[in-house]
Amino acid sequence: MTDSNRVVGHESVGESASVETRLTARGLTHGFGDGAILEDISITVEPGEILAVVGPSGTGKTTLFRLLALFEQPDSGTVEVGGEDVWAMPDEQRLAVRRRIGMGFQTRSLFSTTVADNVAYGLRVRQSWRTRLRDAVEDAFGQTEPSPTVERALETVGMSDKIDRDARSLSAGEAQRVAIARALAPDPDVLLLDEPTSNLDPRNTAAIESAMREARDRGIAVALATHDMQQAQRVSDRTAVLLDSTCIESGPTDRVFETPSDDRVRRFIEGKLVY
Ligand SMILES: Nc1ncnc2c1ncn2[C@@H]1O[C@H](COP(=O)(O)OP(=O)(O)OP(=O)(O)O)[C@@H](O)[C@H]1O
Repeated sequence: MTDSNRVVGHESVGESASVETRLTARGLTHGFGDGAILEDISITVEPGEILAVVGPSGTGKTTLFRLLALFEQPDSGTVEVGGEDVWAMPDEQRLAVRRRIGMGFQTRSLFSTTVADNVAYGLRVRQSWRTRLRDAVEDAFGQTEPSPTVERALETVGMSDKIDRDARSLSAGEAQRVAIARALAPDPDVLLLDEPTSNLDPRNTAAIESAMREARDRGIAVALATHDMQQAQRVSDRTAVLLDSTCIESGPTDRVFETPSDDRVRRFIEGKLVY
């Protein structure tokens, strides 16, 4: 994959590091005191694919995604980027890797400013202090125009027409789309989306699914946590099923849905396994 076929190009992203895009979790075990929430999970998110992680509510999808996003260190097992254990890296190197991972999590997380500023935020924190200082001065004199990168990220989620809106005035679906644009703007290698369409209407859901496909088609490694089996079937290339604290099945989505090898997966797909 070349930079030219990415969703958005690197724009003054002076401090970012180039890393191999494959993200691997190997033997991850993690808990919060009362036993393990996740046990011995191994999954890989490849560049140019959408991996759906499905499972009932409370099965540990968010916990897994927080580990993949490097928010927390696993109790045991490794998270690897480019074959390297990120928790064995020096802090600075891990931060550089962390900046190549875009995230959209369930909680509403936009800042009280315009849509454009929200999307530009991820770019700003990756800029050198010189560029940030220049932008701050230009901002103070009202000289800034939205960058093409911000415009293109908003285009990807179908929100170009709301670029000047106050983020506080957006609907939940629109806010979620802006949050995804913010994650896409710095041109990440990996995009992690945790239940990005829960409680959204079909129109917003379709816009977000389309943005996921576009990110995948530009070579980004996309992982999606969802309890919506139809969504996993619609958008993902591979599916991993989490149940009883571990990954009980993974493989090409068509295969997992049509001929699951684990009977619990078959019953879960058919809606007969109720947790
Ligand atoms: N910080 C924490 N401290 C204690 N327990 C936690 C913490 N975070 C998550 N848990 C517990 O871990 C389990 C898995 O939670 P998690 O949010 O990862 O599941 P999930 O599959 O994402 O659920 P949902 O689909 O409802 O979002 C739950 O029982 C939850 O209560």
